[in-house]
Amino acid sequence: MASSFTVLPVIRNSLSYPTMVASGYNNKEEFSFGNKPIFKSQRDILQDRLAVANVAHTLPVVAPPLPPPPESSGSNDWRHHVAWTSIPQERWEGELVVEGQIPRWLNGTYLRNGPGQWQIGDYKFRHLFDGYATLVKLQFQNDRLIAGHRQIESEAYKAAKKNKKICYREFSEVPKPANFLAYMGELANLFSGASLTDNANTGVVKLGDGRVVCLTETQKGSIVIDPDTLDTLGKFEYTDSLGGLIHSAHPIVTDSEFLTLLPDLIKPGYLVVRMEPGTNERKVIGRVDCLGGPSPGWVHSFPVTEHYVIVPEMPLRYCAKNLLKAEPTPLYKFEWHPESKGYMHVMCKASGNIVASVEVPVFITFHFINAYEEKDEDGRVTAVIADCCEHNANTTILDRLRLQNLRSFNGEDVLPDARVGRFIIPLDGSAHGKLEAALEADEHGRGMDMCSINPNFLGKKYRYAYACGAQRPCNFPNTLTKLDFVKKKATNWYDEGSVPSEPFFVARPGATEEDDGVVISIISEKNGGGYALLLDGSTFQGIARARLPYGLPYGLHGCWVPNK
Ligand SMILES: CC(=O)/C=C/C=C(C)/C=C/C1=C(C)CCCC1(C)C
Ligand SMILES: CC(/C=C/C=O)=C\C=C\C=O
Ligand SMILES: [Fe+2]
Repeated sequence: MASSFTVLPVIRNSLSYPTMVASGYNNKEEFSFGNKPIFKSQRDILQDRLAVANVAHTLPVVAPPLPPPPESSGSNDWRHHVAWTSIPQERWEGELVVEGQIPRWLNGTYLRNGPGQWQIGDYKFRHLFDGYATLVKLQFQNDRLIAGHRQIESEAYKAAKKNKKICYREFSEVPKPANFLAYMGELANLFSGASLTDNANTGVVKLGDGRVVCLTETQKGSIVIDPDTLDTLGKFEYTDSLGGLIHSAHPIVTDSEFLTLLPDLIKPGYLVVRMEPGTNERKVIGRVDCLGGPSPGWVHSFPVTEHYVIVPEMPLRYCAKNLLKAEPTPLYKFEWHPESKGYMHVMCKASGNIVASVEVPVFITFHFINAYEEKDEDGRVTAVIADCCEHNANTTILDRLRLQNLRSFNGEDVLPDARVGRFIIPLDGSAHGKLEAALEADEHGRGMDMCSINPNFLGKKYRYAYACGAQRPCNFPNTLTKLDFVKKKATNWYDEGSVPSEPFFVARPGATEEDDGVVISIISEKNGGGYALLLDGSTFQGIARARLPYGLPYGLHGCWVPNK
């Protein structure tokens, strides 16, 4: 099926660096936006900006020239795409020149977290997920845009910098014990959790009480940050006695609650827990016992409906043996057990009762998109629908995310196919559920991951999602894609050679249409540059973009912190 690709034209004489704003260039610049060229002098821009009252930051911090990537070893300098190259400095902040128009209602900060530093001294990480966390901000305020990035000061990052080597167990790497005694100590530390990383590099969430927390899959990697300065404020300590060492990297967070899953590796199952705003105490809603084995399936994320928490039991399962291994195994800390089958469990949020546990076709997903309750004419819930970015039950996607693979794109089409997997979970006591594609995967180039929805539609019947798809050939999702589940169509945005990060939807306050809002993404370009991009949530056309001083490494997940 044909897909429509919107290619943003190359910016001519682009307003490149924030420093230009400070020095007040007054030459006429022509720059194009969408299909229309726009003319504006930089002095005009500067004056517009300075006229705005209540400005948080006056002068931008000067950005350094683009340094060589730290991973390069001399000769063939710029071989890696900037998306897979470590951040060149620990922090930067400055004002960006905006082309186009930021909607006046967009007042707040977009925060994005991700693994941005893959080298410490001579030590080089091998997997995307290992990198030390780089937090990025885009502060939108009265037409102006202040950007910045900063490393999260986790214990793991601080220790690595001090000792010039990794000191904690990361996603795929384990510190090398000096001798046998150290190895035995290391094993004990693994069981107590002392040796696990707190490198909070996966996501960032705003709790109902206003605290902003960066997260990863280890519970100790929950770190409170200041959304303005990006300062690391300290550990988010869970004050309950639930124990366990790991949790889902993607809690469901709303103004009224924080829901997450705690996998139980000893007695295979999951605790479904809830935390109220203003507290650090999680309370158990209920427990799901696994139907397959030998251990729980990996739960990177999970969905909810208005009344239910959906617990996925994926046949890619945690593996205690692999946890103990020093060298990365093909599936890292996991093992593929198709014979153990895949299941979806539905738990009532109010009672903790399990209302359905069904076997489903085997699947691989990192990210659930949304879920909702399907009702009959009498309003009775007959089924739960749960959508995810599904990798056609093919585990090779984990290997594709090795840095060597990401960095060595040679034009070959090596990204494994993915689709929007739609689970249909009957609530009538049936033993089986279904898994099908919600739309033809060719609509989005058979690439699919890194999704967001209008948060007002969380757990409700919804029509639109935003995600990254593929324009092939590629080795990583390289389009921004709007999915329409009613028309079963995708609209794709593509900029040749660029790697866009997760399209993040922000709803317009007061909007009545589901797609009335903007989509924010940060683009890493093939020439080492990068820019922040705003697309209209409805038309999916560009409405504003702002060049960053240098391209940023790929980031994972973000959140929106509205201005008070
Ligand atoms: C970045 C991302 O998406 C995932 C990060 C996952 C991490 C850091 C997982 C870490 C783990 C350990 C350090 C040991 C226990 C298992 C596991 C949760 C995979
Ligand atoms: C980058 C990614 C998962 C990130 C987890 O937080 C998945 C990419 C999949 C590509 O198709
Ligand atoms: Fe994720």
